[in-house]
Amino acid sequence: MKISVAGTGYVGLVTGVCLAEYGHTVTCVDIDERKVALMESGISPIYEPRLQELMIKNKERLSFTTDYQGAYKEADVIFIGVGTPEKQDGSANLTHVYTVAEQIARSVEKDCVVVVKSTVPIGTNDKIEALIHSNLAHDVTVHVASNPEFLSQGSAVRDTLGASRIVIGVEDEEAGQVLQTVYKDFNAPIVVTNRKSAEMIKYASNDFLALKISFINEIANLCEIIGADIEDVAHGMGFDKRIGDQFLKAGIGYGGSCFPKDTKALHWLANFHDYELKTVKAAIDVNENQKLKLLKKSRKYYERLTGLNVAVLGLTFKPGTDDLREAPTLVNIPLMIEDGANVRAWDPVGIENFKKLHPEGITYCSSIEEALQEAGICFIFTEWQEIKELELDKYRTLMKHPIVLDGRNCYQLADAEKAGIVYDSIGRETISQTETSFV
Ligand SMILES: NC(=O)C1=CN([C@@H]2O[C@H](COP(=O)(O)OP(=O)(O)OC[C@H]3O[C@@H](n4cnc5c(N)ncnc54)[C@H](O)[C@@H]3O)[C@@H](O)[C@H]2O)C=CC1
Ligand SMILES: O=C(O)[C@H]1O[C@H](OP(=O)(O)OP(=O)(O)OC[C@H]2O[C@@H](n3ccc(=O)[nH]c3=O)[C@H](O)[C@@H]2O)[C@H](O)[C@@H](O)[C@@H]1O
Repeated sequence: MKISVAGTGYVGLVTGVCLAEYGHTVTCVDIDERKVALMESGISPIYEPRLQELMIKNKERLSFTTDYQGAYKEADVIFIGVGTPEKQDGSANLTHVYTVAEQIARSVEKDCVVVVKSTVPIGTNDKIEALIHSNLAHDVTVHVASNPEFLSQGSAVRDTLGASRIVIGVEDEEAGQVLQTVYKDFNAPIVVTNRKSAEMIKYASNDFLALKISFINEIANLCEIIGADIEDVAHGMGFDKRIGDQFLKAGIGYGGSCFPKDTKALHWLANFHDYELKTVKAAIDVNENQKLKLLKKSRKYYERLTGLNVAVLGLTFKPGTDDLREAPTLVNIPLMIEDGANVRAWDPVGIENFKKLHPEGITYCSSIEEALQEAGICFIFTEWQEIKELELDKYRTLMKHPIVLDGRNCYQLADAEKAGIVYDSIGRETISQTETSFV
């Protein structure tokens, strides 16, 4: 099939490359000329395992362009995978999606199916359809289908090639059949429903996962107060298949490009319809507080961070990605700097992106050891494998005061105790050595 994909971000590019892997001819469209030039030369503009390898492997079936007219005019199927960021009031900004819809309407010269992969509020597919129909330049039939995406960053290719499910929201059988053909070689359960239900499946899935994280974070906070251990608690809970053992990892809150915005967008939409989604609101509120948990903990050891070398390990919102969107570090590091700290940061892939936001005022380090040098305290924000594999003795030998605040529970308490460090993590007992206050 001849497929075009609008947007070459995490969703658009991965979708395009994986569709090519399954034999489709795919044209990827973006407005960003720099990105298109990179992709044309075989380089992926984003870091995702296997993405570049598959781009090169399928280069005969893949092309990249900024010429949307050329890409859309004779396509059988056009995927929309552009961003739907958060507006100031929490609602979804649909500008890019509507722009693409108009561009499609002006360009298509044959019947086609427009597939909305971007996460859009319930009812948006109807609006996209109306917008396309009222702007069509040629006498053609355009169907609109919802096909939300469930991939996670860091495992985007694996999640797409081995999808947990493919959700198809359609209002007519024809569009449904076209999408079944597109996905015929994907080995995944297919859920066919109407467009609004498909749109809701996406928000309900993300918001449920966000709620699960906020729930376990609250239980972790209570564990700290009453002396229980969240790792054991989550382990014990996870055996119950009705609960499941995933997304019970307590930490400094969820970040990323989707949970924060998708919780707020659904809450906003419910409010708009005079309904308060209380559970989703609770997930949002708990997450806002949780983000600052390590900074609050640091007050146990130092009244102020003024003049102190502060090691920050991990900048991205999770391991396996160079994406910083809504990463807890974006809130925490500026507060540390405001407090007078000398921040020394390490991340295996996130430094270049962080530098774009904070070119000055932070010492970027090329190794964990360099970041720890003479530090009075260390904050762990991302559970990178390199951090998990670090010999704990290094905290004691390299830091001025070996105080480690771990927002991702990277280590066993017994190992921290053995290494002779102060180790304060989430939802667990604090390992204090004799010297615990350096005020
Ligand atoms: N990032 C993720 O892990 C997931 C994202 N989603 C949803 O997918 C959508 C896209 O997200 P990302 O891929 O993260 O976005 P992104 O921000 O990484 O990429 C969007 C791309 O669209 C391009 N673009 C903007 N206007 C355009 C136009 N008129 N024509 C062609 N390209 C245009 C931008 O230049 C950019 O390269 C969002 O709705 C998001 O909520 C859904 C599941 C997973
Ligand atoms: O709509 C989206 O964009 C995507 O959002 C998430 O994917 P992603 O944001 O890439 O990453 P996750 O692995 O879900 O992690 C999100 C955040 O939650 C945090 N998290 C995750 C799991 C957990 O147990 N605890 C926890 O704190 C992570 O550290 C991270 O900050 C969902 O997992 C995907 O299914 C969805 O498609």
